[in-house]
Amino acid sequence: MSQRISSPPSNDNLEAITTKKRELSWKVATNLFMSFQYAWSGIVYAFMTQRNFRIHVCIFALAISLSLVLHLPPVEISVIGITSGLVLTLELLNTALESLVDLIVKHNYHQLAKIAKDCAAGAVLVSAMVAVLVAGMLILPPLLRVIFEGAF
Ligand SMILES: Nc1ncnc2c1ncn2[C@@H]1O[C@H](COP(=O)(O)OP(=O)(O)OP(=O)(O)O)[C@@H](O)[C@H]1O
Repeated sequence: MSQRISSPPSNDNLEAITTKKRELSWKVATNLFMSFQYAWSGIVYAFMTQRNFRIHVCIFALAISLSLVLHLPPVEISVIGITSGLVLTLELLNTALESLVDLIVKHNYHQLAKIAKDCAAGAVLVSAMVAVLVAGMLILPPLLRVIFEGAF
């Protein structure tokens, strides 16, 4: 199979791409408030369209609520927050990558599109397994104590 390799961008092109003005962007957030607005609309989009994101948000809320109710030490709550938050973050990146791939290949099948989407989904899966492991290790023992011994 022959490989076509494109030439590197000229210095002029590079400047246009990397300049702070970001000339290739259709719109650039001009202030912090607008940046938050766009970020929030991304989160809302993922929540409305991605079933997995909604499931992860519910599990995140449940894990943090249980940690607080069971009076886990702040460090343990933080660890649960970091690991579960990472799942949500990767789910958002997965959604972004899916959109980019769809934008580029549209309805066409492409092996590289498959690899990109499968690896991004794999990253979410790995982080979710780690989060479940960590939350299980930290939440289950005190939860079982409360259920079986009634000890808070
Ligand atoms: N253009 C494409 N070319 C090749 N394979 C594709 C293409 N689009 C999707 N696929 C395959 O279909 C699978 C499902 O696609 P989808 O866009 O739903 O991504 P996903 O990451 O599985 O979605 P979600 O995270 O929402 O479950 C991908 O993981 C990939 O294997």
